[in-house]
Amino acid sequence: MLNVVDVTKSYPGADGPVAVLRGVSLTLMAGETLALTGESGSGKSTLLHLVGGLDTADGGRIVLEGTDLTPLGDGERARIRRTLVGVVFQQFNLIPSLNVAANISFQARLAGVSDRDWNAALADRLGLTPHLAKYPEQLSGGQQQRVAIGRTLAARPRLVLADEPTGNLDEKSGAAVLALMLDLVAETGAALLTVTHSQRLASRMDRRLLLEDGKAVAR
Ligand SMILES: Nc1ncnc2c1ncn2[C@@H]1O[C@H](COP(=O)(O)OP(=O)(O)OP(=O)(O)O)[C@@H](O)[C@H]1O
Repeated sequence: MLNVVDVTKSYPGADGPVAVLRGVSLTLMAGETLALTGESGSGKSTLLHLVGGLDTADGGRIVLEGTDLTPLGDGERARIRRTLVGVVFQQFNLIPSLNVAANISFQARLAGVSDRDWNAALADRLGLTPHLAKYPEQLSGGQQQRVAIGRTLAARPRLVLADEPTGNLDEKSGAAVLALMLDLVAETGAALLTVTHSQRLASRMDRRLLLEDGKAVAR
């Protein structure tokens, strides 16, 4: 469902462009889970942003469900992102003026696929039913992250991209949130590409890739 072929990306530096990705290739099958590890600054978030269509590669191809993202303009990439890809970041990025129920349904409504029963089932599975009328600031970090996961899965994305999804949580709630996310991703048949520093999280994925010297190496 995802094919990343020889992707390169540089950022401008004081002494000219700095190459962050120097020919990264990876594939992800439908329903497969993959952990992306690597030192700080190795380009993990950069790669996730390219796959999510939030930024453009300098070279190579990123093919998502048969569509090559690389030649597309911002509008087309945004449309694909809305309909195929869901993103869970370390910062929860909830909308402060919307309650939990409205935050959960927000992206699905944008994508035109909002389903009340599915939203309710997700809220239930994520332990959020008693909190649906609350606002993000009234929730704990773990609860906010569960809302962020619910919001992403409500739109039934084919690919979930997660960047340190439990990085802001303590070990115990992080593990619980992660277990829930993995269960729900598996149930929806979505593929998951997650950036993590945690070996424990990485060990729960089908495959692991290490970003090193601008390339992806299987682990
Ligand atoms: N918009 C940008 N402009 C310039 N340089 C950038 C930009 N975004 C990232 N970089 C640089 O590219 C490199 C890779 O950054 P990236 O955030 O992808 O790394 P990472 O592996 O996700 O790191 P971390 O684990 O610390 O989050 C870093 O050296 C960073 O400073």
